Amino acid sequence: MKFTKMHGAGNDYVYINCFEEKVDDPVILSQRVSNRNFGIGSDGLILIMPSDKADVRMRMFNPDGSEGEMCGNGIRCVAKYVYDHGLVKKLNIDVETGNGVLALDLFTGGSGLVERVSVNMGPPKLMRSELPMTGPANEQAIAVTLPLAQGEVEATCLSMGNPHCVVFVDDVENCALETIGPLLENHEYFPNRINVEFVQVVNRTEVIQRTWERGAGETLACGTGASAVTVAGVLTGRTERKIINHLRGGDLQMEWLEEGPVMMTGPAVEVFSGDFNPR
Ligand SMILES: N[C@H](CCC[C@H](N)C(=O)O)C(=O)O
Repeated sequence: MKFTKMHGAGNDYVYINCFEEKVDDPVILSQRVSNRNFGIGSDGLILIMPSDKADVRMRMFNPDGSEGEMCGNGIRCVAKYVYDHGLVKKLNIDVETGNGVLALDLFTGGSGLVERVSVNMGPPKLMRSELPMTGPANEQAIAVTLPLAQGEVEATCLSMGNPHCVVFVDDVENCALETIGPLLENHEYFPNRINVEFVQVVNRTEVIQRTWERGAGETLACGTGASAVTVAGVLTGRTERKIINHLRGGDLQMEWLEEGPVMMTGPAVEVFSGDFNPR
């Protein structure tokens, strides 16, 4: 099976071109390819597929085999792949995701290949039922106190198609990501589990984010997470609508438009392609 390894801000996935390859069991395949010792090594698997609603469709799977509804760093790489490999011949494209059809603008560099991509990530979903999160279905969870075994955590929880829990901290390098991350990910507050972002505010237009991803553990970046952080920063009065988010693997330019959607702009990089035995 042919594959291509790509990353966006260091958030790396194995991409399969399903216009040419047939994937029978993406759950098992993701577990196998993602393994950094026994597989190719990645934060998961992304299938690039034909769509009857958009130019192309994507599905993303975590290293534990679970499926995520959306992937912000992944969708930029899907855009780069379909343009650079001639599957789509225009610089404004639509991609079908588990969060509906999203619109993207592609920017090429001197080589004619795509280097940066802007994505309309859609509006955040703020009701607890939309995450889902326990508690009153039609209430938001902005700066709520969540009692945990280790003590209380203040968090803002929302969905960007997939669920996110944003925790602001004073010192993101030394925060308890490795203990609080998995505790929140698997807490009964969140029946479908959750992605967790730990965020230090540098100033009103700059933040530093670390990410604990559902089904993956710590990753170098998360685009849906950066979108959730942008919304949480505004809703808790910490940041402006337009910010730079410094993630471990690079920067994302973010803006929550007054009209509702979150815009994300960032890099997309192809690393290598190869053949892999799927059995
Ligand atoms: N890294 C991805 C999100 C993956 C989310 C996945 N871990 C989930 O289960 O929702 C991003 O750039 O948006």
